[in-house]
Amino acid sequence: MIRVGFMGFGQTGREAVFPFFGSKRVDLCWVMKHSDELRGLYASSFHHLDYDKAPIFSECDWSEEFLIQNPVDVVVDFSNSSNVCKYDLLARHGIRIVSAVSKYSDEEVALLQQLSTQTAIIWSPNITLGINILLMASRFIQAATPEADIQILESHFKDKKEISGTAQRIADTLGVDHDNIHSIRAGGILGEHEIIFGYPYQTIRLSHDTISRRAFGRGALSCCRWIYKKKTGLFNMSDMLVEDMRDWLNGLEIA
Ligand SMILES: NC(=O)C1=CN([C@@H]2O[C@H](COP(=O)(O)OP(=O)(O)OC[C@H]3O[C@@H](n4cnc5c(N)ncnc54)[C@H](O)[C@@H]3O)[C@@H](O)[C@H]2O)C=CC1
Ligand SMILES: O=C(O)C1=N[C@H](C(=O)O)C[C@H](O)C1
Repeated sequence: MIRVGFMGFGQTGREAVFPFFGSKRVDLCWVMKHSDELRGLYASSFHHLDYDKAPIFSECDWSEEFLIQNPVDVVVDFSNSSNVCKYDLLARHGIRIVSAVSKYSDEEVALLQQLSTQTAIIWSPNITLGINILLMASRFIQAATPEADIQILESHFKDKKEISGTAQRIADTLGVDHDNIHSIRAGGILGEHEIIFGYPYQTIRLSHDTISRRAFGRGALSCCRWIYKKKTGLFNMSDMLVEDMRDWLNGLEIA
């Protein structure tokens, strides 16, 4: 079993833990929350499961001693970028890191790079499998039709302040100016992204909708299984998908 610790138990973390409870290969050992309001409860109790699993700790419990008493192989992070200050301790213990934090500053990315010489880190501003497959498909369309006008549309819940990290990653991957990102903030939209490829007489649209925050947990679970096998390095989900696809292609029987 791969032992996993989980940081960040806000609106996303609470839902993202759910797929971990059904896993046969991954054991969710604990959840770390910023405040101590839920300390002593179990993450499983938020999903009406009939067992107690993944005790909730608070940041005041965090220390090297805590990691020794509650050992894990991988830590998943759904908190915020400031939490990167904890990664040094994780790296020193060889604990792999799955970061779902949407946006890091340049300095924080440099820190991730530096720590990735000691442990393996996978960082994805959108950890759904769907959006990462969409990203690969968009590269194919761009390579086939480099003349396309590309616009990126992202819609999220009213309170999301920053521009979608996913949209920025799409723009950077396709070499598109960030001015071509258009943001909508309305009600409780969980996360919708669309890439529009415009041509003189036609349009291609690639879109992805998150219909449950559990989709983020499903992707994070796949990342845990993959990053556990790596020793060092900073990866993204394309690295994971390309490697998986290569294995799949190698396994195909050629008639
Ligand atoms: N990569 C992805 O696919 C996704 C990424 N996100 C990102 O995940 C993060 C969390 O999003 P939400 O849950 O919507 O926000 P939120 O504000 O509801 O939750 C964040 C939680 O992290 C906690 N937190 C803050 N600092 C912490 C620390 N040092 N240690 C432990 N917990 C800490 C906060 O108290 C809060 O409960 C954001 O960066 C968001 O952009 C959200 C959805 C998907
Ligand atoms: O804050 C969120 O919720 C989300 N953030 C990510 C982003 O900024 O791209 C990913 C997802 O769409 C949800």
